[in-house]
Amino acid sequence: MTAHVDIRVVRLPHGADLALPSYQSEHAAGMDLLAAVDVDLTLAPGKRAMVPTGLAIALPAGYEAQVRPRSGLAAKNGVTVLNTPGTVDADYRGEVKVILINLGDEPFVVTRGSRIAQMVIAPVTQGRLVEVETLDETARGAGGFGSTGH
Ligand SMILES: O=c1ccn([C@H]2C[C@H](O)[C@@H](COP(=O)(O)OP(=O)(O)OP(=O)(O)O)O2)c(=O)[nH]1
Ligand SMILES: [Mg+2]
Repeated sequence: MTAHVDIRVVRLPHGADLALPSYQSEHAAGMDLLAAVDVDLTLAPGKRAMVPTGLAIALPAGYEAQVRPRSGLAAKNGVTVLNTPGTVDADYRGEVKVILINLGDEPFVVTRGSRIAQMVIAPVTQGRLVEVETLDETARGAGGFGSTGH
């Protein structure tokens, strides 16, 4: 069973005519974000851009939104989200933006309304740091970074 949570959303003036993001299948984890660019944005190979979505959201406390790449754009065009997963905090009220980067060989054109990334809503647990003098011992200890072999 897929859980649902209400998220207040404002469509900003430059995105007023665009559809709201939506899930493309019944149990999809991410809703696709649309590019609210006024004119076509061409990303040359190796270049990045902060792409507007035309949306501001208010997540309920205890949730985050993750901005993730679309696998189709990555596989076909080498286009991904530079800071994936981007983190939208529950107390952020600015425009949701997508930092796209073109890691492909060809220029990539972002057109208005194209689906550039997906947004996954996830619960948040904040850690409380409890400072101590020493930590308990474990079999792994300080081993990491490949210490268990290939
Ligand atoms: O892909 C992203 C990542 C972040 N944000 C917005 C929402 C988030 O709440 C805010 C801050 O993001 P983050 O904490 O990752 O960036 P920062 O560089 O630490 O900025 P700040 O100092 O404002 O926290 O920017 C986006 O719109 N898209
Ligand atoms: Mg931050």
